[in-house]
Amino acid sequence: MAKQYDVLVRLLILGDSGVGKTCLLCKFTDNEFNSSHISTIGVDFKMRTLQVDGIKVRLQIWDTAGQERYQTITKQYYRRSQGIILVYDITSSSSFQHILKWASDVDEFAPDKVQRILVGNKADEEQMRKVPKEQGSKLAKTYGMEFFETSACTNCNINESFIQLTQQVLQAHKKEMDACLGSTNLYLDMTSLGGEQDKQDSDANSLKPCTC
Ligand SMILES: Nc1nc2c(ncn2[C@@H]2O[C@H](COP(=O)(O)OP(=O)(O)OP(=O)(O)O)[C@@H](O)[C@H]2O)c(=O)[nH]1
Repeated sequence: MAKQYDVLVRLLILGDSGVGKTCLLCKFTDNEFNSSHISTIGVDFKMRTLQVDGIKVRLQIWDTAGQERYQTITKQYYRRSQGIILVYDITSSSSFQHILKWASDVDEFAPDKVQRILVGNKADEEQMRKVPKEQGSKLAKTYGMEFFETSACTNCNINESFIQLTQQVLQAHKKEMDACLGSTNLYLDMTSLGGEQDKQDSDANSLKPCTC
């Protein structure tokens, strides 16, 4: 039977409450956008399998609650992530300022090898913009991160952001991957390299076209 995937990669989405983390994830996995804000309680995850650089990657993407009261729970998920998306809302200066705090939490709780990208979401709300694109770009440069402005509403740069982060993770774990993919038929579970494996799973989705 054909393998369902070659590697399993775990990503995490962080940022203030209301910046659009759940919407980014739902757009990426299900091509859906919800205009109402239903705050995530603790953490939740979705899966999507896609081909990146010739490798079939199963992404397990964890969506975290931005609300302060869940921070103790969400921080427990940093340790087993290979890639993190730091999200702010371009219409909210405070969500942008708080990126410094999210990034410092990542430094403290995530593995050294973790890959990060910075995302300024709600790019469709140009008339409400509070954070200039250059400011986002500058901050990303300071941290050595790739930067995207996205819109979960118009599907702008959603696939691009997730694929960029996945490519970075694959690159960072190239050695382990080459060793595993070259010699056996086993799946490479990168998430198990740093801890226990998850018991839950869900159906993979096929790659949907970007309409940006
Ligand atoms: N215009 C616009 N609105 C968006 C976009 N993404 C999310 N929203 C809206 O922003 C609100 C919050 O989105 P969520 O995805 O629930 O935010 P969250 O970051 O997951 O929030 P918490 O779960 O509380 O941490 C909702 O009303 C969404 O419809 C976007 O790209 N453009």
